[in-house]
Amino acid sequence: MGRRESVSIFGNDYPTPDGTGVRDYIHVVDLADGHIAAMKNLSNKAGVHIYNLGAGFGHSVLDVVNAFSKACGKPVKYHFAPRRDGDLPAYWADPTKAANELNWRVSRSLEDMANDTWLWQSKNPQGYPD
Ligand SMILES: O=c1ccn([C@@H]2O[C@H](COP(=O)(O)OP(=O)(O)O[C@H]3O[C@H](CO)[C@H](O)[C@H](O)[C@H]3O)[C@@H](O)[C@H]2O)c(=O)[nH]1
Repeated sequence: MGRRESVSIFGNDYPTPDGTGVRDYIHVVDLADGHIAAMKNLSNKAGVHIYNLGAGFGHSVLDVVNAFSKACGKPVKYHFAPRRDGDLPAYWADPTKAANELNWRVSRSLEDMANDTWLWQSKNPQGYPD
């Protein structure tokens, strides 16, 4: 954070509400909880079981930039850059099976993700030491 002059947003002419790409973002603690729920549920079930862990809806790149601006208390500078080769306009997970079989669903918002990331980053500006 603070190392780049500006964030490149890859594409602002997608067929999405604000023109930027939409993705399903998940808080790392929700993701960890999903793994724990799977391990508890599957400990006595044979076979391979596959679950999507996601919110089931997306946020745009601008939503993410705005959430981080709010979290850090100042505007995150951005500029629009060309679309990245191979990027799709929008996609998100279908976590229905995880909800039905693991009784798991996300409970943390994009705002929580930005706040917690900013808190961690503020405490560890250079990341963890090797
Ligand atoms: O500097 C950046 C980085 C990302 N984005 C945008 O942010 C969104 C998320 O980008 P990511 O690269 O984090 O994730 P993607 O879902 O686009 O792609 C990732 O997940 C895919 C599968 O879901 C593939 O594995 C792919 O190789 C991997 O990069 C996209 O709209 C992307 O265009 C920007 O605008 N600027």
